[in-house]
Amino acid sequence: MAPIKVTKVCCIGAGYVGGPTCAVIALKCPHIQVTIVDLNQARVDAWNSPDFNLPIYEPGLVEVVKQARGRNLFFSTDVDKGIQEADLIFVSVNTPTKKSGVGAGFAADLNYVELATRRIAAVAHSSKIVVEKSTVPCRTAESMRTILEANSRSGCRFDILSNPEFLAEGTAIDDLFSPDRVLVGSLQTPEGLDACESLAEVYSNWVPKERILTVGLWSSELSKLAANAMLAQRISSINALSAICEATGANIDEVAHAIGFDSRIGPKFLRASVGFGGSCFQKDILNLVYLSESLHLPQVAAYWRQVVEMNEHQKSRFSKTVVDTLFNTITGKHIAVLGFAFKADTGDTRESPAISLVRDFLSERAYVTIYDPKVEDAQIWLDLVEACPNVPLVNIQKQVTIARSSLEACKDKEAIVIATEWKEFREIDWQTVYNNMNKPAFVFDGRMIVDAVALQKVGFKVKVIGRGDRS
Ligand SMILES: NC(=O)c1ccc[n+]([C@@H]2O[C@H](COP(=O)([O-])OP(=O)(O)OC[C@H]3O[C@@H](n4cnc5c(N)ncnc54)[C@H](O)[C@@H]3O)[C@@H](O)[C@H]2O)c1
Ligand SMILES: O=c1ccn([C@@H]2O[C@H](COP(=O)(O)OP(=O)(O)O[C@H]3O[C@H](CO)[C@@H](O)[C@H](O)[C@H]3O)[C@@H](O)[C@H]2O)c(=O)[nH]1
Repeated sequence: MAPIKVTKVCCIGAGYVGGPTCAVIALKCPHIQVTIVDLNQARVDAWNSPDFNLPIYEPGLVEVVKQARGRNLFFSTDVDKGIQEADLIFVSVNTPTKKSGVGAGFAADLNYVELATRRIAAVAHSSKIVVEKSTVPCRTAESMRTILEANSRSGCRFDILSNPEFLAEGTAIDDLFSPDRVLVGSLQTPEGLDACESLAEVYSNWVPKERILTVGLWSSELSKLAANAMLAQRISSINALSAICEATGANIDEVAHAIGFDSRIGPKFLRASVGFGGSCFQKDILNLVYLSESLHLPQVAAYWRQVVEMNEHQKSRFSKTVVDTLFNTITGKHIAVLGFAFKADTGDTRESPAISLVRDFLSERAYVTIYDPKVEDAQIWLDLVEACPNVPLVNIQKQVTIARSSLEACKDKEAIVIATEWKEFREIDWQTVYNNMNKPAFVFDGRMIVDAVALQKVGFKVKVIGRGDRS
């Protein structure tokens, strides 16, 4: 057997990963037909919308979809047809943390992966390369192979590859255009290596060969969890140091700069913050914790768990700073929260630290006004209802309002909390904001974006993460 030349790709899951990843494959490989399928009709309709009102906001994505959609890129809810026509299928469905049952709160919920796999087995009538794109625990590919082999028609063979995605939201298109690396894991059998070569050939249309790494299946699966755990560990490390800075007068920016100059450490991912968010870091570390516990490695599990615990501590430490500074009570006070997305340049709020902050402020009976340039109002309400399970939406809406600009959000408030590092927050007219606020006026910067000295000159009382009153 020789490696097959891929001509038709199907991607199951039109989300933050499946959508951008396969749109870029379509753009870079005009000779390949790419169909992205999803069960969610509204999502598929948005991908197909005539005015390109796509279901996710990602810089550069609309331009990619405009070039490829209708040419060799299609979005559909016809999952079975997508599967049947393809010779290579990406499984890019969600793998959230389990909410109930064995491993609840830690293990990945593999139900969506299993359902997608079973669907492939049920409807495929020709051989397929099935690619795990979702982030999954080590050895998930084995379960997929067992399901496919037990249910498939005779004459169909399935080769399973692991091809984890490393894009970050907000920079997804740049990351996909020039990835640090593409990782493909396969069984080290002749068939597995052939399948690996077929997928590597797709990427080689735009990714330099030396950046396409081929490894064993289990190493590939584990590398994804490991990469996220180590990235998040850097943030928890710098955030732990930010607490020491605040207590001593050291400045976390200067500390990060100094340590990042060591070429063994490097400067990236050392920005102290109110805490990391996003759909991946916490979920994937908890998944690693669960894997470690299942393998009877309790010390290893405890080590990684601490990265998440430090993140929780950072978020609650920041809320406490706000309460302490506002004279130990925020009851009845008015706070503007600037930013609700988990990072800039995305409308995604999954695990956003802003949600925890607003929840904490509401439990202290403060009034909160939120402004975010990209997050939809409906998403904010959904997130707050989920974060405050015992409070009906009508009551939340008595305490929370949503503003259309920073200026509007900050008017008549006692304090401003910066929760997301949107570029427009760096360009705020602080004098006008100050003139319209109640005094004393406070700014709490959870993203290190303001010029504290300039704001103090305007009249603000300023607290920046990682900088104490003595720095
Ligand atoms: N979001 C990121 O930045 C990112 C980056 C790298 C890896 N990942 C991983 O990629 C995977 C997908 O993440 P996401 O953020 O794109 O999730 P998402 O929730 O945005 O998208 C998943 C989509 O899959 C669809 N789906 C679920 N089951 C299906 C089925 N059986 N048939 C058809 N469609 C189905 C859902 O309707 C949903 O639209 C996860 O495992 C995640 O950990 C995410
Ligand atoms: O120095 C830093 C860097 C990031 N963050 C925060 O960390 C979170 C995650 O940021 P980032 O990693 O840039 O975005 P994600 O989209 O969550 O991407 C991560 O998670 C993806 C999903 O697995 C992986 O594919 C990416 O490689 C990995 O960076 C955000 O809240 C950031 O504000 C910091 O606080 N300080």
